[in-house]
Amino acid sequence: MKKGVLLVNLGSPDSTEVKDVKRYLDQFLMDERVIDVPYLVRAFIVRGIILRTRPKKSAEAYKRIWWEEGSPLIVLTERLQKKVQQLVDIPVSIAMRYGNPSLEAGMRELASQGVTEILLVPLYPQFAMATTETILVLAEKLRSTKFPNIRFTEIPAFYSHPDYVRVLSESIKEALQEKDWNHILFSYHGVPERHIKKSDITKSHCKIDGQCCQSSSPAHQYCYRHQCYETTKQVAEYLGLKEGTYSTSFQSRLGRDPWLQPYTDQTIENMAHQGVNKLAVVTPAFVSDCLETLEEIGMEGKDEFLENGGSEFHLIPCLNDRNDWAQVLSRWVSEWAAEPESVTHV
Ligand SMILES: C=CC1=C(C)c2cc3[nH]c(cc4nc(cc5[nH]c(cc1n2)c(C)c5CCC(=O)O)C(CCC(=O)O)=C4C)c(C)c3C=C
Ligand SMILES: [Fe+2]
Ligand SMILES: [Fe+2]
Repeated sequence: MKKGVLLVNLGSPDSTEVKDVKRYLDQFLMDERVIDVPYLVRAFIVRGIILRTRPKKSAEAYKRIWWEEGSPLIVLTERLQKKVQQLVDIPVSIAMRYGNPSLEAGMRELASQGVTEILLVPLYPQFAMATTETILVLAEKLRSTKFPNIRFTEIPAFYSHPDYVRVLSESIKEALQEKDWNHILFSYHGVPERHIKKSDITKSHCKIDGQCCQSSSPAHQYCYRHQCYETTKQVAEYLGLKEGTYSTSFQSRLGRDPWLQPYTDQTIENMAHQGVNKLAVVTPAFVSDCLETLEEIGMEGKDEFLENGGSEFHLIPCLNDRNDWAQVLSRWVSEWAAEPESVTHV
């Protein structure tokens, strides 16, 4: 049995052309774990409403952050793969849940090297139905239909893993070393509140009332909200941040349903009005910089803050291909590779 690793990220359009952005958004938003309504309703919302105007707007946003080598998210995932590959002695490939390289292509690349046991690493620190779960479901579908000889082990959400908390905290410390700041905002990608309730395995824990996530519950294994607050709490402890100098918010909402609150855009504006004049923002739901960090926070969020009276705005980079992050991933991989027999979780 030969082992290999698949690092899986969200994905980006193939280019900033409107037609490529449209194809990518169609695949992304037609996922039943992203817009979780019945197929015909979803097709009406996505193809009848969102895709009529959004691709053009999103393509403009992508143009503002695109690199010569391509999408930052993909380039950064490739760089991370190369570093991890140098540190472990089993094959490491990457795949994207949407767009290219596809999950199928990533599995095929490993299978072509004789790999029969794959460590799936969804590159999301916090579990969500719209991210981790959709990767695991598609991977299993591909396995059962196209790669029946392959077995999977999945890396669980690492939102509170001490190695992850350490590298994230050190990255924040480094980014703010020479900077003047008086508040750190931990801005996580949002999800509709409904998603949190759907992922509640106890069916009764989650109240979205701000309190349920503080108490202990088996529901938290799959509670995105709890896991986000826990990441903030542990990083704040590691860095010794004083109460009141940091907070948590949720960005990138889409549509009219209630999403997790407080919303980042409103929080940034309120902070500027309330006299936080030097704001640092960290985005721990993303391990690679992407549209949502570079454009939504680094450009739009910054403009909003400065226009409303703020004086300094610092976007803290994601972990990207930091050496300490590549080392942590390669340690997790090596520990798994050394196990005599792996357990199939998927
Ligand atoms: C219903 C819509 C969406 C849910 C739910 C959602 C959850 C979610 N997304 C990420 C990570 C990323 N999302 C990115 C872009 C993006 N997200 C949505 C919608 C939902 N996301 C859209 C429509 C887009 C596309 C861009 C746009 O048109 O605004 C990205 C960036 C990709 C890139 O190419 O750079 C990431 C990363 C998480 C972590 C998450 C739930 C926890
Ligand atoms: Fe998203
Ligand atoms: Fe909760």
